[in-house]
Parts: sequence; structure tokens; C-alpha cells
Amino acid sequence: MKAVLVINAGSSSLKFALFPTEPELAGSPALSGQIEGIGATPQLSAKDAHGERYHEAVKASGSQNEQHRDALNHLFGWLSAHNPNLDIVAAGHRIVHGGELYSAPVQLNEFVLRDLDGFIPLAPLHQPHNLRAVRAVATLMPDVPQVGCFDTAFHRSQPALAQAYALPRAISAEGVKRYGFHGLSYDYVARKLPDVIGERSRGAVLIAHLGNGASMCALRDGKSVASTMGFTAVEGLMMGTRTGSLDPGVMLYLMEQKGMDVKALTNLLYKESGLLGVSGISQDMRTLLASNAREAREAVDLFCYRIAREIGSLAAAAGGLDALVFTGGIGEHAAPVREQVAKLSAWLGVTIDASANAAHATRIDAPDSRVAVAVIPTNEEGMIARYTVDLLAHAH
Ligand SMILES: Nc1ncnc2c1ncn2[C@@H]1O[C@H](COP(=O)(O)OP(=O)(O)O)[C@@H](O)[C@H]1O
Ligand SMILES: CC(=O)OP(=O)(O)O
Ligand SMILES: [Mg+2]
Repeated sequence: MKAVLVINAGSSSLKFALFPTEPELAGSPALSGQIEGIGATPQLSAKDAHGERYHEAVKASGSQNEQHRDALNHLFGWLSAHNPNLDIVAAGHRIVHGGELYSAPVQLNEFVLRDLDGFIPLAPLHQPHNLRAVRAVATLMPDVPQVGCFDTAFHRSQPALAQAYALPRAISAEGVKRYGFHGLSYDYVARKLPDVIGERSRGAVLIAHLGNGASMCALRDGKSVASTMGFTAVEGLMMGTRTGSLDPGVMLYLMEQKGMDVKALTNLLYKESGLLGVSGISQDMRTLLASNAREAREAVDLFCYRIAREIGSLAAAAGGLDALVFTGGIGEHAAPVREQVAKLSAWLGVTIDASANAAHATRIDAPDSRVAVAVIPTNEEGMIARYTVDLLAHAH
């Protein structure tokens, strides 16, 4: 089987998919899955096109970085053992940060990788793992062309104003500006919009990508005009373990009064806060929704409140609100979160239908809702496969 291998490497997980290139890239993978729990007890789970499921433990030890390497080696061994005729013709990767240099997918080589190494400090939870996966494929399969697809690229259509921070010009000129992330997800959902909301897809649309990382994007005519994430993937919404927007004065206070250094602050902002920090129980929305603890309730309430506040802000950036779309693990599956966000956004004309919402229907707006409300499952891997095939087709 000739296939494109798609890799989406996160801080503790490695998502993968194989998309057959023949007879046509139909958009559905022959095999997809992930290795989760890298750094603790990594487990591989996958399912094939026939619905068969696979689960196995992954042997990995040592530091997080060593475990990532072990996980990749395990994945390649597993893929070839399960697909004896597998012929990987290309690899497509999610690369979180493309900075100002990369505003479209690009074929990866050592020079491009060196540019991308420069963005590691801007996305410490993602970029090093993304690039490690590219280099591992290059070592194992040196002849396989590889394509990088950037989370930041979709947002390069934003007006300069939406990308600006109120910093001195010299610092802004160095590239300290708002980039925005989850662009592969927004691009995928934006392409689906006309089928789901018709003409309104040309108007003011807000997409809420609520996963482990969470952000929102305002679109006009299908193009990004503003987003909640900025220079790094920590700004904006409250997330699984990330703070989202925080008064910068809090950081100065913690440095001055508590003696916290860069490492401690990075841990605090990226790993110890968000749903996990506020609840003290879990970063997993499923666990929090199932819990009776007051702290779990407070974490979910704050998560929804922050989304509703940002909806107001993005509606201002988009000049209105014609449609609100939920996607990502939480957006697609957590009906109580959608309900709470909709209630807080009633003043903007958002009303949802309780039974459609409970059933995770594609359209969940009530008949009298002024704003269309939709649930569109995202497919970052499918988007990467499409970009990869398109780019390589044009390269030859
Ligand atoms: N059925 C569900 N109900 C509520 N939350 C869910 C459900 N399924 C997944 N989630 C939540 O989705 C989040 C993970 O989202 P996902 O988009 O898969 O994350 P990632 O950013 O790692 O790709 C977790 O908080 C998880 O609890
Ligand atoms: C950019 C980002 O936050 O990604 P993820 O949702 O995969 O953590
Ligand atoms: Mg994600």
C-alpha cells in the first residue's frame, strides 16, 4: 500500500495516520492512532479502516526526550509489522510554529529545520517534539520527502492591527507579535462551513477549538481575522494545563516576591495551571464533568466563562456574529460546556436546542436563534495529508 504518513507530535502524545494515495486520497485514513502517556507509561492505540482496534504498551524509559525517541521507533516498527507491503511515499507533519518565515506548507530539509529550531522557545510544549519526529523520519527513511504544515500559517491573513501588541516598535519589529495557532484545525473546519451553515460562512464566524490546547478564531469570508492565541500557545483561553491570558503583573509579582525563575514560570504557565491547576483534580474535561467536587465545578465554570468573554472580544474583531462553531475534543463531545457557553452568549443572539446539543448534532441552534451554532469534528491529520500531497504534486 502506497501511503502518506501523517505525524502530529505533542508534548506527551504522538498522533499518526496513514492515508492511502491510491486510487484517490479520499480523506479517510487506512490506519490512525496515537501513542499517549509519553513520559509516564506510553500506550499505543490505533484503529484501521475496518474498525479493528489495536492496543499495546510501548517500552520507553529515561527522560521525556528519550521516551519520545523510543515511542517513534516503536511506531515505525509497529507500522511495518502491521503493514508488510507498506510503501511510505511521503510524510506530513504538524509543526506548531512557522514564525514570520513560513506562511504555507513547505518541503522540509536541514536548512528549513534549522529555521524552525529557532522557534522552539516560542512553543516549548510542541516545537521540539514536532522537529524530533521530522529528524527521526529523515534518519529512518532518508528518501521519503517530508512536508511541514504550520499551525500559524492560517492566521497570516489577519490584518496587521490584529497581530500587534502595544510594545515599542523595535521589539515588535523583531517579530514579537500575535501569530495564532490551531490553524490546521481552523482551515479544515472553514472548508466544511459552507455545507453546514450555507451563506453565513461568508460572514462573521467564530470557531472554538477546545482540546487540550484551546483557542478561538474569528473569520470573515472564511479567512482568519483574529485569534485568542498570540505570540505563543499560552495566550487566550484557559486550557488543560495552561493559564491562558494572565495579567503580566502576576509574573512580575511571582518573580519578585516568590523568586520564581524562567523554568518555574514556564512550568506554572504551561503545565500546572488551567483545568488541572484550578480543579486540583485533573486536566481531563471528562473527569471534571463526572466529578461532584466543588473544585471541579469551579474549573469548568471558569473555562466556560473565559470562552464567553473571548466570544465578546472576537465578535468585536469580526464586526458581528453570524455563526459559532465548536470543535476539538471538548468542543465535539462536551455538551454541558457548549450549553454553558451558549447561555453566557445569549445576549449576542445565541440559543441552542437542548436535545440537538445532547445528541452532538451538526447544527445545534434553536429555530429562533439569531446565530447559527454548529459542531464540526476537526481533522488536522486529514488536512496535513491533503497539504502534503498537493505540495509534492506541484514540486514535481
Ligand atoms: N466525551 C467527552 N466528554 C467531555 N470531554 C471530552 C470527551 N472526549 C474528550 N474530551 C476532552 O477533550 C480533551 C482533549 O481534546 P483533544 O482535542 O483530543 O486534545 P489534543 O489537544 O491533545 O488533541 C480532554 O480534555 C478530554 O477530556
Ligand atoms: C497549539 C496548541 O495548543 O496545540 P495542542 O492543542 O495540540 O496542544
Ligand atoms: Mg490539539
